[in-house]
Amino acid sequence: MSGPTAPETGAKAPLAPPADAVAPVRHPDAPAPGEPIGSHYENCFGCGGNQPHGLHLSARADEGVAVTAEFTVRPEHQGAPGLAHGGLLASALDETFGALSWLFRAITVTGRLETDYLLPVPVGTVLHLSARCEAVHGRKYYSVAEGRLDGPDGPVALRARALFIEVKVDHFTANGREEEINAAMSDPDTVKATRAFEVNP
Ligand SMILES: CCCCC/C=C\C/C=C\C/C=C\C/C=C\CCCC(=O)SCCNC(=O)CCNC(=O)[C@H](O)C(C)(C)COP(=O)(O)OP(=O)(O)OC[C@H]1O[C@@H](n2cnc3c(N)ncnc32)[C@H](O)[C@@H]1OP(=O)(O)O
Repeated sequence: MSGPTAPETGAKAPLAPPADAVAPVRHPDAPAPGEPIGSHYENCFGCGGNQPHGLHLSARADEGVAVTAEFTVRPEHQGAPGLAHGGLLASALDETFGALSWLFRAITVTGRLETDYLLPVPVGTVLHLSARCEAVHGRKYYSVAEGRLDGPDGPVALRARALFIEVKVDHFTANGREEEINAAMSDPDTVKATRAFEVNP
């Protein structure tokens, strides 16, 4: 039996965009700055309204290729007594990065996510998140994010970098469990969200 294999680190780490990466382009149909970005899927742990223990994270478009988001840390999100679980905070960052998809209008999934935890995040905190796409290289989208306590200008508790990879809708239909796929495809909101991405020029 073999143990885990570590990802590359240091100078070889693929979270820095390659030299020939280009600046991301805000899609003409992207939500206006300040406009809410609705949930892409009602059962999503990050943003869905149908997940009692989910994050219920709500995101808004920002200027450029950027978003802001908030979520309230609840008792069911604890790792240590009274403090948010680290993996759950990574989920909140992941979801915030995912919301950038609506700005460049490509369906993207997390390829790699790196998080620095600078401050503990107590239960009851409203975490203020922001993410910005910095560069694109083919199907690869390179972005940065942070999470602040107490307000959009509060102390920085989290910093993150991510590489998201563009996929087609088939990524979900080919890999997801049939039960949920069929339910999602019969939900008009999901179909509408999916179509918005499929007409991406
Ligand atoms: C039917 C219902 C539909 C429902 C959907 C509805 C609407 C959709 C709408 C909106 C979506 C919006 C938001 C989603 C929001 C939030 C959710 C948060 C996001 C997530 O929570 S999402 C779940 C976690 N996520 C995964 O579940 C991914 C698992 N994974 C894979 O599925 C594959 O792994 C994949 C597809 C990533 C790549 O596979 P692939 O075969 O397509 O492509 P390939 O491997 O060739 O990679 C292409 C280039 O990326 C480089 N690359 C790849 N991976 C890398 C890594 N880790 N590090 C460094 N570089 C990497 C390669 O090196 C190559 O680079 P180069 O082009 O330079 O050679």
